[in-house]
Amino acid sequence: MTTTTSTSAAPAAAPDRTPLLQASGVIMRFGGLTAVRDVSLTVNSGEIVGLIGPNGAGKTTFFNCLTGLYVPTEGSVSYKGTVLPPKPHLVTKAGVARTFQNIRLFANMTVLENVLVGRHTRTREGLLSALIRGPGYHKAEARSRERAMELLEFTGLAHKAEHLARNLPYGEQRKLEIARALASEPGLLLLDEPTAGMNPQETRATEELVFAIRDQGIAVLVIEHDMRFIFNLCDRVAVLVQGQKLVEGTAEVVQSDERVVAAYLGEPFEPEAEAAPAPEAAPEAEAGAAPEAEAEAGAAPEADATPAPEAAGDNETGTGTGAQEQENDR
Ligand SMILES: Nc1ncnc2c1ncn2[C@@H]1O[C@H](COP(=O)(O)OP(=O)(O)OP(=O)(O)O)[C@@H](O)[C@H]1O
Repeated sequence: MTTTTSTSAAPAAAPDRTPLLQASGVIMRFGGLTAVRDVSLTVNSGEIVGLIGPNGAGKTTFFNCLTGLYVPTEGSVSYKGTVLPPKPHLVTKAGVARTFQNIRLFANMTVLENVLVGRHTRTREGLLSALIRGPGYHKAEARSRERAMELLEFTGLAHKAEHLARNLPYGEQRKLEIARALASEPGLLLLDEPTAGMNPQETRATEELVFAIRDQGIAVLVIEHDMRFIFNLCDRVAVLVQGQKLVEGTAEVVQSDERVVAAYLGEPFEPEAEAAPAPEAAPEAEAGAAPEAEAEAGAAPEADATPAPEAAGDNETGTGTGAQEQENDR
């Protein structure tokens, strides 16, 4: 009798790790400057992945390539196995939403209205229905409002639903950007410096919020300069230096990599050390900047003509990012 020695005892249930976003060999050149050099990165379902690197390393440019604001000079970006179209609103519709380093809210709209804008790609009611305002329109609008309020509850902004976005303190504006991005019901959320300008309490709250987002089944890719935030939060971290991916791995791997320490961290990261103090007073809403962006959004939502000229003239608002996403994210 032949006996089979089983060496394949069922492994412990592996966490769900199917690839969601796959960027392969992405290169982005601006004339003679190569901002992103052959970067490949995968974000799997259930993951929080960090993207770090010194100023000018190409992080935001890479995000812009992922989200259709820029058409990469070379390389491809796919989501759930399908190549993403180089149009921000179609990327959002496919399930990838983002926030911006420079907050881009509709400053003169209420908090609730800002989130409702984010529902845009998930509502089927067309222009005619909106004009006629028939039962389908009212039902869809009621559902959108309900969902928007859920998201405001989730992000802790429900009590500010009727406030103008411009009147929110800075930390809440960042939360509102996240709520608006979530309104497009993404499978992957890209956050560009979500704690910039926040005080330590706000940063900690944002950390909790990102964990809660992940727990809702949304994977997260986050750019951040706050190393404590990144290393607490991320399953994996990729380090960009001069447009190239230097290292990718767990927080431990990245923190102990001598090249990363030399090129970016400067000194070994001390998890117990006090976080660098954030500005005490969170800056107030930039009342001047946001309305301007809003006006631009209305006039030319996809005005980022230089790197992605095919996007120009497309007047659909990219949901989850707001119409302002179309301006160059610099
Ligand atoms: N639209 C553009 N045209 C020309 N150069 C650009 C453009 N966008 C970015 N760059 C350049 O590409 C390089 C990478 O910039 P990027 O903003 O992506 O870096 P980053 O890592 O996000 O920096 P930071 O941490 O300061 O936000 C920089 O040299 C920048 O000046």
